[in-house]
Amino acid sequence: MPEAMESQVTAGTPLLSDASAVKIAARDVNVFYGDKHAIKGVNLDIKQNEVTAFIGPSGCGKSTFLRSINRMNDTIDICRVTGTIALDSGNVYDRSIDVVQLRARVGMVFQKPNPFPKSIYENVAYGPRIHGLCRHKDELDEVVMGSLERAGLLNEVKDRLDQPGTGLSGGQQQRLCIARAIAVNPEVILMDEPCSALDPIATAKIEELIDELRENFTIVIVTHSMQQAARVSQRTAFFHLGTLIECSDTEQVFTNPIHKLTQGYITGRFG
Ligand SMILES: Nc1ncnc2c1ncn2[C@@H]1O[C@H](COP(=O)(O)OP(=O)(O)OP(=O)(O)O)[C@@H](O)[C@H]1O
Repeated sequence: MPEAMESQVTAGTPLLSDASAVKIAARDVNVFYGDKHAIKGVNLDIKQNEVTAFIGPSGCGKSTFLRSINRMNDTIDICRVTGTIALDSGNVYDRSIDVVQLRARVGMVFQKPNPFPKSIYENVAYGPRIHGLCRHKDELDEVVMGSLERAGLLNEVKDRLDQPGTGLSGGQQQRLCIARAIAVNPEVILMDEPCSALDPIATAKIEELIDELRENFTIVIVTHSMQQAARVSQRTAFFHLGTLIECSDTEQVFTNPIHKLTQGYITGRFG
């Protein structure tokens, strides 16, 4: 892009024209940790049944923004969020929102696999049980098996469901955490660098799984790997110093970004 044009391009991103495809709509979202302004006036639409990747240099606010979607930031005393994040039509920051229910609708998978110190079966059964989703043991068994199957783990663990989840390999533990998230039938799954602790083979399995899961779920993934963002996502959002610089189709972000900061990041000039 010529220099003159470049300078006219300001940070920001067009919102989606087809409102029916929007699962999450963030408007003028700001996040503060005490005096630190970590997320600055973010407006972003996240499309239903797609994978949206958040990329950007370390400390730019990817995880902070991700965690604000299901109010995980509520657990940090000094953290304050302003603006609105609508999940379908309801603002997740509305006073009437039950945060436990919200986190059932918007599940989360973390950087480091974190199975409970319980059996493989109990790891997956926990959520449906506390949310009262199953009336009988048979029903619970079905949900547990179905979730393990959808997480691509059932074949590897079906003969040792009573063994500790922590005894599985790292990649299997992460798929167990995904099965645990799926078991409560969420609408959205947030993934915060889900492969950063995994080897390339385990990473490839999770990436394949993410691609399958988008048929039924809306997925948002934070990743440090631009190759991963390019492989798994349909849309990519680039953050810089707490600002959303641009969000568009992944192919466009990686081949023809609008903003020179995005260009600089994807070509490795900074970050
Ligand atoms: N609990 C916290 N208390 C105070 N400041 C925080 C806290 N968590 C994050 N921050 C600050 O907010 C900013 C954004 O951090 P965040 O972890 O969201 O960035 P990130 O893009 O996910 O970084 P990384 O890629 O390194 O994980 C950083 O300046 C960080 O130091």
